[in-house]
Amino acid sequence: MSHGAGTPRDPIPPLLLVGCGQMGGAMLAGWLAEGLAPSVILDRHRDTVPAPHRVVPLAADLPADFVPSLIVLATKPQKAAAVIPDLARFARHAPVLSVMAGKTVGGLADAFAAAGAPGAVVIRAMPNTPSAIGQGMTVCYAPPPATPAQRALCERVLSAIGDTAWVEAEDQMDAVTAVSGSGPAYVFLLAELMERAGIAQGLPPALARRIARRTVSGAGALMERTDVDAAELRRRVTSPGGTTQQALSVLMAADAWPATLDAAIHAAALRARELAS
Ligand SMILES: NC(=O)C1=CN([C@@H]2O[C@H](COP(=O)(O)OP(=O)(O)OC[C@H]3O[C@@H](n4cnc5c(N)ncnc54)[C@H](OP(=O)(O)O)[C@@H]3O)[C@@H](O)[C@H]2O)C=CC1
Ligand SMILES: O=C(O)[C@@H]1CCC=N1
Repeated sequence: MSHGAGTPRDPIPPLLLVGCGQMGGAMLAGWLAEGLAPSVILDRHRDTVPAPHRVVPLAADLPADFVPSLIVLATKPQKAAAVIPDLARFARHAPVLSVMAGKTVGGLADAFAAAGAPGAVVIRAMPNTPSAIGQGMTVCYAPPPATPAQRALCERVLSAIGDTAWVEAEDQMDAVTAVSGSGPAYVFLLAELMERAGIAQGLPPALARRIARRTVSGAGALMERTDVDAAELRRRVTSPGGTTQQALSVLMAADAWPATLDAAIHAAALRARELAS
């Protein structure tokens, strides 16, 4: 949805993307597919980007004449402090959209202030890697002094690569990180384990791999196209007295998936909190 920051057909405004690894690279792929205005990417490992975009390996090489609409900060949380001083001159004119796990708006604003950009506007977002194909899920948090126009700008940029949602309480970002930021890894693990179990049951490895992947992606696509609850979709597969019921009696035991997923997501959320400092 547009909030005055452009329509879906306008180019995505020029970005300074800082860090173009797994997540920054996924977002960049999504933005390139959707029409990105000439942008600059800072990453020491990325060799090329398609023209008219530019990539620089060192912050010292950032072009002095570049005026981004938005600075997307996508380094590891532990690497942010090192690069923020080089971004301060841009942050005096453009809001910073941090996708880093854990790092708080206040902490980042303080770091920019210490680097010479007092009043820098920091907005947080937690995307995930399906952003690369326009299927991302990004949750955002933008407290004052972020303006409605700056929120709309982030919405424009992030909705180009998937679904978006907003939270009003910053501590919810850690839970979001644990569910949807890390979540694709849980789903890929499921595919891995289904493949492995299929092989253990005697399937040829190539077939086990194919049916595991296709089952995960097909189930995801089916869920995407319906409002039916996941629990009901599960029940529709589960014939009374059949095979699925046998499997689910193992998986849904209180000490199996329900407890394991709770513990895993709790551990991830705790780690997000630790990464704040
Ligand atoms: N991976 C994911 O699925 C998700 C990640 N995130 C968040 O995204 C952020 C990035 O994660 P991810 O993409 O996995 O990390 P990566 O390490 O893959 O990417 C970060 C990239 O930035 C480069 N970089 C860092 N500092 C500089 C610098 N000063 N100059 C030039 N290049 C630099 C890194 O190089 P080098 O390694 O040499 O420092 C690396 O290539 C993290 O904060 C994470 O919390 C959020 C949601 C999902
Ligand atoms: O593992 C991490 O810390 C990052 C944040 C969410 C997904 N990857």
